Amino acid sequence: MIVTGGGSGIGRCAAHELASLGAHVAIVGRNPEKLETVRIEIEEDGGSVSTHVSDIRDEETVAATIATIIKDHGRIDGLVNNAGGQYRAAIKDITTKGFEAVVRSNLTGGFIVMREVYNQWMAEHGGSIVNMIADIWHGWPHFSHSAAARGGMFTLTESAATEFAASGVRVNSVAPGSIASSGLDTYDAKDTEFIQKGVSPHIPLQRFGTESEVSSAIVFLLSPGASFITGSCVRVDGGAPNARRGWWELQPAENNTPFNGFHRASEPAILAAAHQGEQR
Ligand SMILES: CCCCCCC/C=C/C(=O)SCCNC(=O)CCNC(=O)[C@H](O)C(C)(C)COP(=O)(O)OP(=O)(O)OC[C@H]1O[C@@H](n2cnc3c(N)ncnc32)[C@H](O)[C@@H]1OP(=O)(O)O
Ligand SMILES: NC(=O)C1=CN([C@@H]2O[C@H](COP(=O)(O)OP(=O)(O)OC[C@H]3O[C@@H](n4cnc5c(N)ncnc54)[C@H](OP(=O)(O)O)[C@@H]3O)[C@@H](O)[C@H]2O)C=CC1
Repeated sequence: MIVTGGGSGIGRCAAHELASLGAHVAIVGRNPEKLETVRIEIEEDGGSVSTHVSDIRDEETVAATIATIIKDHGRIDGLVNNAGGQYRAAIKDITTKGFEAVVRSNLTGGFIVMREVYNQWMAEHGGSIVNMIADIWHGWPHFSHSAAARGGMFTLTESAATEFAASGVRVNSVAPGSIASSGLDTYDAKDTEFIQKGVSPHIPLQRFGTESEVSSAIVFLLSPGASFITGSCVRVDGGAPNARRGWWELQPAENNTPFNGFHRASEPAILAAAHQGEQR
């Protein structure tokens, strides 16, 4: 199994889960220290893991990385195309260079990895691919570059699912909403505080998700349990896109208390547990 972005957050959690199920996990990322930390964790837990330093946007390195994984481990049964990210900015302030950096991180890079895995292995042997996108439905103001890229990845997934079907390759996407992952450390505290304060009206399940809730969707889609699912998208978002205007005001008053319940995102224990990868 290959997990890009396996050195932190959702990718790290998925790598742990796949290794605990007996897979050899090849984790890919730019930062060797992050990958090394996860390698030690997985090996301490008795799992099998290898680390591969590669920027998913660098075609040559990606091709060489996939070739190395096949040479060293003999096969690639699954790809978690998870690496990515973005920064917060209004459209008026996004430079062309910045726009392209985000599109290359969240669309072109994932395309390169998927194509190389398919051409070098899965076209002949079959497999399963999961592409990470985001809650981009109806747009994503202040993250428009990422929304554009993820929308592309959503339809790339649908196209690949049909093109690759005859080779026995399933391709699906997972769309996380607000997840209390290490990725949120990338943003200013004032920004995440803002979205945590808005969590109740915007997320029907009234909390952030956890890394393990996203990785369980990933692992399901990779598994034989999903053998008739291809070209689909699993949303892991607490119902956020369905929270249309007015729904919150229609809640019974006793449910309409901001930040009620243990699982609220502002609960430090939830963020701390998510950061440590509570599936471990
Ligand atoms: C407000 C709360 C938000 C909650 C969101 C919740 C949902 C989503 C969560 C997540 O996705 S969590 C994952 C978060 N993790 C990451 O974002 C990590 C990966 N991100 C990156 O590596 C960068 O953001 C990147 C831009 C995608 C790629 O970085 P790279 O190192 O390749 O490019 P740079 O050389 O740094 O930059 C190129 C170019 O991009 C512009 N730019 C980059 N960062 C910023 C910034 N913070 N602000 C404004 N502009 C930025 C800029 O034009 C850069 O060019 P130069 O100016 O440096 O020449
Ligand atoms: N957390 C959330 O709420 C949401 C997350 N997502 C997406 O889910 C995925 C995982 O995010 P999450 O775990 O939260 O955040 P993290 O920032 O912890 O994970 C992102 C990972 O991607 C790797 N990465 C980023 N760019 C590249 C690149 N060009 N080449 C190789 N590796 C790269 C990073 O590793 P390194 O630094 O070593 O390069 C890092 O390990 C991302 O695509 C993210 O955007 C989507 C929606 C919501």
